[in-house]
Amino acid sequence: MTFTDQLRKENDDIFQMIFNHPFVEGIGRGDIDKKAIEHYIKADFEYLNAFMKIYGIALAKSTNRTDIAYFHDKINFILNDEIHPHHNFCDYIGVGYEELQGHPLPPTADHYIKHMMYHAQLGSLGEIVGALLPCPWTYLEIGKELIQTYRPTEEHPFYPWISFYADSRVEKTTNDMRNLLDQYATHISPEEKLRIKDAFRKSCQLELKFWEMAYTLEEWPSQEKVNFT
Ligand SMILES: Cc1ncc(C[n+]2csc(CCO)c2C)c(N)n1
Repeated sequence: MTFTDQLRKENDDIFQMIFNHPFVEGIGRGDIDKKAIEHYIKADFEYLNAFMKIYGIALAKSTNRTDIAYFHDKINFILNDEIHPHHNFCDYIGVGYEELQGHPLPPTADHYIKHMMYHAQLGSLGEIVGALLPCPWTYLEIGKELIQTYRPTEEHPFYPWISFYADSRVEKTTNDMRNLLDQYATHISPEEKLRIKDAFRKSCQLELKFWEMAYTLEEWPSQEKVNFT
């Protein structure tokens, strides 16, 4: 069993919770509360900006041209391709993409970005990749699960979203990242492996919480919004 096979197996509980989350099931059924989609896009636009910056840090820590080219290519993919699923959601709710950009991050998205940034700034290349890998991996499996369960056709409102993530390009991103990490893990200490496992699991948990954040319209507490009595 490879190192990333082991990571996937140890985190199957969280993967299953993601597949069963009501927001994710709503994508499959083709009905999600419009406010929840709006909340998701606002946070995800900023999440993708942070993700590109972390790819940039990973690029800076790369030791060969194959890895440099990989991270360069992935920044391009987010800039030019990841906007398509966002547009699908924006069209569904009838709101312009520009209106959903530049908003402050709710607590979970803020936590997720800072978690990745922590490993990017203080960790090894392996730790960064461990923190980044659940992002393409959970979305790839969500896409595949939704295709299998709901068999969406082109009339499905989220057909572009689902087919984008079930596609071979996201599969390739996931597999390339897995190969990089598996290769890396052949020559590291048990302590570093534990740090990578911790980064990976927390990112899986934060992926789950990101769906929950959108579904519950999570906000920071403030005097006006919270009544504890
Ligand atoms: C919270 C959150 N997690 C994952 C993705 C999906 N995603 C973001 S970047 C990327 C490609 C990696 O190169 C993928 C698959 C998302 N949009 N939002």
